[in-house]
Amino acid sequence: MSPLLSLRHISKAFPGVKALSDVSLDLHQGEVMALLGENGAGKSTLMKILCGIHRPDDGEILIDGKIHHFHGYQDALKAGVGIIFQEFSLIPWLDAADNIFLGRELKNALGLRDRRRMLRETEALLARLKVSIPLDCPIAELSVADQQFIEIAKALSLNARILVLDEPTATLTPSEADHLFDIMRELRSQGVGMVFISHHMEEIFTICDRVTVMRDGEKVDELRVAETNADDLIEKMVGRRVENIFPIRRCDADFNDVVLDVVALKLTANSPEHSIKLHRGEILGLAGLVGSGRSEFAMGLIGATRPASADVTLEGKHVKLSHPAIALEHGIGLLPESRKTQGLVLPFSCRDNISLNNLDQYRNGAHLLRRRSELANAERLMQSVRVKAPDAETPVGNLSGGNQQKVVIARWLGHQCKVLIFDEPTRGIDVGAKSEIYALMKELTTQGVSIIMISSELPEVLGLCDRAAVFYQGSIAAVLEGDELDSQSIMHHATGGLSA
Ligand SMILES: Nc1ncnc2c1ncn2[C@@H]1O[C@H](COP(=O)(O)OP(=O)(O)OP(=O)(O)O)[C@@H](O)[C@H]1O
Repeated sequence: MSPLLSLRHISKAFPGVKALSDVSLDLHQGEVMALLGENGAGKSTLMKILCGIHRPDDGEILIDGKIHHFHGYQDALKAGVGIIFQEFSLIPWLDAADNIFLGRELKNALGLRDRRRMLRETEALLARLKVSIPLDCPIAELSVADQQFIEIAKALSLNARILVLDEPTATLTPSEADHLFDIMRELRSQGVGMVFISHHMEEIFTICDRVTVMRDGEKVDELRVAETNADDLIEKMVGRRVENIFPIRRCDADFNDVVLDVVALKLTANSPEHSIKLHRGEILGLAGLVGSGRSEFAMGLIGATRPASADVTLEGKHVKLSHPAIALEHGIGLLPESRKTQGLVLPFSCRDNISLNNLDQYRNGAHLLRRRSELANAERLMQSVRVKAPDAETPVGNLSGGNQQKVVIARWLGHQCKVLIFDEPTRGIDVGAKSEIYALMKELTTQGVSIIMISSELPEVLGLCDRAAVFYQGSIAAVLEGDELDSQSIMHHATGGLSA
């Protein structure tokens, strides 16, 4: 019997980049195939070709043994291919049924929109996934996980038999991710074939049957998950063994030297007060579940949103951080969570994005920019986090997701800040690059920089932070250090004491 899907000898080049060279893979009914590779390895490009978003330069797509030529996304949908991106394609102000049937509303015998039938069908689709989601509210009011489940229901309503999930767990809490895996198991039992892209090794071992490893646009191996292990996969993926992803544990913090003292910061008049001290050379983790209020706290702290009240002291002096530019003048920088909407100007080059808020450093006596030194610095920083791009003049929008994130990190590494706030710095970043970013953060602390790191990844908080403030529903539930800083204690406080 022919496989559900065969990608045969697919190649694709973009200007200056060979994104895919002769990649083939098979996917069978009721199978979950992991697609693993470093940032820029070509995973998304391959999936965009499968979904008709890009045309291959060479190669064929076969579904049930039949060759298909996709001229656009709609062709792939018709052939039974659905893709769930990290950024959803749902309309926020419409409810689930209106989103699922957008552009193909069900009609009654009179040709009028049949809202009741659309609701019934939506209920049936969600029942197929074994999820219950309120149907009478705009989807913007639902959790990210529920929105993702609606995306999946939408794909199924279009009879998707091949489903691509591109880093679907990046913005989910651990229990939401477990729920997604249950849904994937259910779909697997119904014969749906799935391609799953993730940088989280443990997820591959939880949910996938086989794994295809890619490196530099080529397929390097294909293995049964039961017959491999994380270390081997990482080695195949990065081409070298990555023994310890975290730097050697050593505390660079001077706990007698408080750099930043935040007292009673209230985001709104009725919200809880946050007080936090940050010491010189310290990495303070802000742990907690997605949506626990950590980013809001950070945005309030640097003045990106105006807190109702705050008493902030920086190196012993009271400061009023009423705007991010003022925070920056004081040497406090924030690397935001959402690179595409908050962190980058996508049409600008890597060089522009890196020097964007640091241009004065490159002005000469006549206030003109010294382009050559700007470029040299951008190239050096890009190299330090191993950005994969043809050159520093490449528009950042052309880079893979993980490489875009690295450009944001490169910008802040080049800044002379006293305090750096990293919000989910390694989301979408491959394992090899993660360890390099951790090492760079640690190096900054040895130079006396103090770091606040918001992270939903427990190993990252445990492996890197000197202390961790755990957020629960908008409040700091505990500040953990020393022996108290372990995964059980973090989860205990992050779930309001519900987790054992
Ligand atoms: N539209 C485009 N224009 C130019 N180059 C592109 C474009 N899309 C992707 N590329 C390049 O193709 C290569 C493969 O990118 P792709 O997005 O497929 O990587 P990826 O494996 O999905 O990475 P990540 O893990 O970071 O998401 C990268 O070098 C990227 O810069």
